Amino acid sequence: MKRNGIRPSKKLSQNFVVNPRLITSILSLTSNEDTIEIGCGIGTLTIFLVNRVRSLACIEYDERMIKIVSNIVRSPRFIPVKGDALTTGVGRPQVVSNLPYHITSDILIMIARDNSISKAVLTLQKEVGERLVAKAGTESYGRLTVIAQLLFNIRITGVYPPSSFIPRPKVESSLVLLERIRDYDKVVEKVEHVTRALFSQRRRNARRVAESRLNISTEVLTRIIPSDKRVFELEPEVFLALAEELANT
Ligand SMILES: C[S@@+](CC[C@H](N)C(=O)[O-])C[C@H]1O[C@@H](n2cnc3c(N)ncnc32)[C@H](O)[C@@H]1O
Repeated sequence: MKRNGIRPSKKLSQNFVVNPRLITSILSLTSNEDTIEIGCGIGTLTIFLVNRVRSLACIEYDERMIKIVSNIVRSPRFIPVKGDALTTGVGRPQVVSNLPYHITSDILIMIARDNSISKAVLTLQKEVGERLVAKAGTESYGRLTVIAQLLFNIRITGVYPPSSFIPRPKVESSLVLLERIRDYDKVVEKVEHVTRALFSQRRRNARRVAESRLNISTEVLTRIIPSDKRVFELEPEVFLALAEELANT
């Protein structure tokens, strides 16, 4: 960074990985696939990742980083792309990223909706990792949990301190492995609608919220939703059943 006269941008969540244990763990979770790295930064992960996967494209928003990485990573299997990961599109089976934390949720939704992605190896805020694997009925359980757990097998493989990055982020980080078990389709699109409608009142009785917010008959809601459950106590499969009902009518 000094050699290139670069100060990391807070706005772009530029915290660069320097913990060899984290880098080694990320590499051990990746497969030999065509891969996208979201935000390669100064390339501290990229230089190792490129030797591990079949080919590596990197989408990086900051032109300065693209220049640095292009000088460091000299491999015919490496394609640096200047762009916004949220709009560029991935089209590759594996995503690897120490995520830019200001857009974690948006990137997770983008990954969920893109069926060409079968596996993602991501470092993200510890608290977001907890939301991804949360059990129904807990504080961390919410919309993101339901959608993620319907689409992916999810495993948190480790928690890492702020000192794993330069400069240090304010929070601890989790390394998470997502493996797709279901395609995003019309029904899952309806799950997004159902969770948005119900989680707006997460502590209220689920059946009553559903009666007022969803266009589904009381008879069907009575069959699908247990009478005594509040919204945040419903298992992901209940949201899926409601979505199937909406998709089929
Ligand atoms: C947490 S840093 C990780 C950098 C590098 N992969 C590492 O592990 O050291 C996140 C990177 O994502 C980039 N970035 C931020 N927003 C982005 C976006 N919308 N699309 C692509 N890259 C982005 C930042 O410029 C930064 O280089």
